[in-house]
Amino acid sequence: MRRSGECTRTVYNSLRRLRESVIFAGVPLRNAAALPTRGLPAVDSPTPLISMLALYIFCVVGGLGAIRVGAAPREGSMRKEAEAERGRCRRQEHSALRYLVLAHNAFCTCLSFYMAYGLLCSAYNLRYSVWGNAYKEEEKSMAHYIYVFYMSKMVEFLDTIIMLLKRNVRQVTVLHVYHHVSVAIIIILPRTRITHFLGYICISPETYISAALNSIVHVFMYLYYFLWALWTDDMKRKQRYLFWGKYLTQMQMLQFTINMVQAMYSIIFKSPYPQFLCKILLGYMISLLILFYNFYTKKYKPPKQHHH
Ligand SMILES: CC(C)(COP(=O)(O)OP(=O)(O)OC[C@H]1O[C@@H](n2cnc3c(N)ncnc32)[C@H](O)[C@@H]1OP(=O)(O)O)[C@@H](O)C(=O)NCCC(=O)NCCSC(=O)CC(=O)O
Repeated sequence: MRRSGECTRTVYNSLRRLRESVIFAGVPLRNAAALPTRGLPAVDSPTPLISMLALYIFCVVGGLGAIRVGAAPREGSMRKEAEAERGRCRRQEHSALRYLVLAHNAFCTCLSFYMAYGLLCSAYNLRYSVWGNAYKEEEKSMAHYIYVFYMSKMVEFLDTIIMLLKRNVRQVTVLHVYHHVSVAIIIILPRTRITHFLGYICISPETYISAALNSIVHVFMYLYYFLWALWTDDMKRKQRYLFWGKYLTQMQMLQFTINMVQAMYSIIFKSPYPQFLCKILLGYMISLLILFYNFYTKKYKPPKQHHH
């Protein structure tokens, strides 16, 4: 008993020493208590984020299971009846769901614009350059937008719920679920109490650029989804005006590449940003690039002609 107590104390003390010895991005830790995101909901405690993630995963697994059970083949007349019933339900659901999809996409387009504009304006006012910035005490407005950005990732969980309600199982891919879960974790990680304790604190100078980039991409992405839902039965219009879906995917890949270069820059030039977070970011961006490249080649490359 005594030994384990001593061991805990030793670990605790070395963590404290580590904590006291580090200064990241120019913010001495004694100032951490005064950081702008301190005390905000879902920042000081990891419980809300973990609960949301658990609820999200529960909905995804449950939703996929329910669709599978609903699609199970039945016999003879039972099957015909079930199919007719399903058809009726689908038509009724269709219009209500369409309004939800339109509202969600319109909201996310506006929110993304608000964040992109706010982040870029704050960066301009603070005279932050693209990277390698030191934290400035007066970055309150920037912290506000980063916080909104983090909360917006929870709103984006609705994307998957929409896919499930539409029974679009083809869209609920590993890429999609992995992206939604991991992004929420990666964005909050440098800002939670856990990382505060170790000395990793709210450091917006290094985050704002990827948040702004992502918000810009999302303005177009949600606009695309919005228009798609608006013209849901008009194939001609979709083909004529939404041909740029392909460029949107390219834009997403460019975004991940820029983030990857930023992480490499931070590692090579030993930026004051916590090195282990840079390494996580680098690996993460590589994984997203691979998954999106795979998605891109499957979706846009024409199938190979077979010559006999
Ligand atoms: C062009 C893309 C934006 C989307 O490609 P998709 O193949 O998913 O979509 P699609 O061309 O079939 O789009 C039309 C279908 O999406 C449905 N749809 C409408 N609104 C939606 C919403 N908010 N979320 C998810 N799906 C939605 C429509 O009803 C329609 O279904 P129907 O066909 O039934 O009418 C692509 O670049 C992409 O992101 N692919 C990855 C898949 C993904 O999960 N993306 C979103 C998160 S990734 C992300 O956000 C990356 C980032 O950070 O930048």
